[in-house]
Amino acid sequence: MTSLLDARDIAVPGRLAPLDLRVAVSERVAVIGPNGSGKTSLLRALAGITEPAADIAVGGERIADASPARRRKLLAFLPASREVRWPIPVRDVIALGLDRADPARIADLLEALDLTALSERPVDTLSTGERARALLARALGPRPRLLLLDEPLSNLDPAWALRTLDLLAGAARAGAALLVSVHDLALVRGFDRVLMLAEGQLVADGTPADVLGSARFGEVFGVEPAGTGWKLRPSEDPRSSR
Ligand SMILES: Nc1ncnc2c1ncn2[C@@H]1O[C@H](COP(=O)(O)OP(=O)(O)OP(=O)(O)O)[C@@H](O)[C@H]1O
Repeated sequence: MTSLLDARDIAVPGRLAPLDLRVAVSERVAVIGPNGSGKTSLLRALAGITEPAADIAVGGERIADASPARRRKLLAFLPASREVRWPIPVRDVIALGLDRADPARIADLLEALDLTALSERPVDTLSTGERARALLARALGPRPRLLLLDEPLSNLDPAWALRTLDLLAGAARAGAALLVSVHDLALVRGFDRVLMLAEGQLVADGTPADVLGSARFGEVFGVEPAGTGWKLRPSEDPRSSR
């Protein structure tokens, strides 16, 4: 496999046990796990936010040695928080992600995320889902080689969640690798590979079918398949003890 991301000994003391991770060119990886299992900690550690950048290389370039401008070409991190305090127009939020003025790229991103009509609106006046799309446009803008996206599908209506998966697939086809934390397990099948975290440990790494079909999955999440969705396992269901 041609690795795009090669990370060794990624750890956040007390939150994420040390792990090594390789992700291939064009690979779409979903990161799943219950609340507090370490998904954000993993993504932030890979982005070099929480901890001093460990041994992380993207496309063979060590992140710790890259200039800020070069880092923007190598990776982008989208935080789970949609909070933006400044009243900056949507167009300028997207422009801030780019190295240089590029009106054509901004127009393409506005169109892809159906934000053209909102482009002059201050971003803090958008709905949460609209703001999520504006922040995703900003992350995609510089066409980074690695996209670290924390819950990019949360706050989106079903159609926008699927459209966003299509946009991400397009970025992957163009050569990006993706690590994406996902809570909606129905959307996990749109990824090539799933990492499952539990209590700060990587406990499964495989295809969506393998991970979601495993006995470990039921233990970690406390749910089991029911029809097209999930139900609480009897041991997790407070009604079962009544
Ligand atoms: N700044 C912090 N200081 C101390 N502990 C923290 C901090 N941030 C996160 N933690 C703890 O680290 C653990 C992992 O948190 P993390 O945010 O990585 O989980 P997560 O899987 O992204 O959760 P969620 O699904 O709720 O977003 C949790 O127990 C959390 O309480």
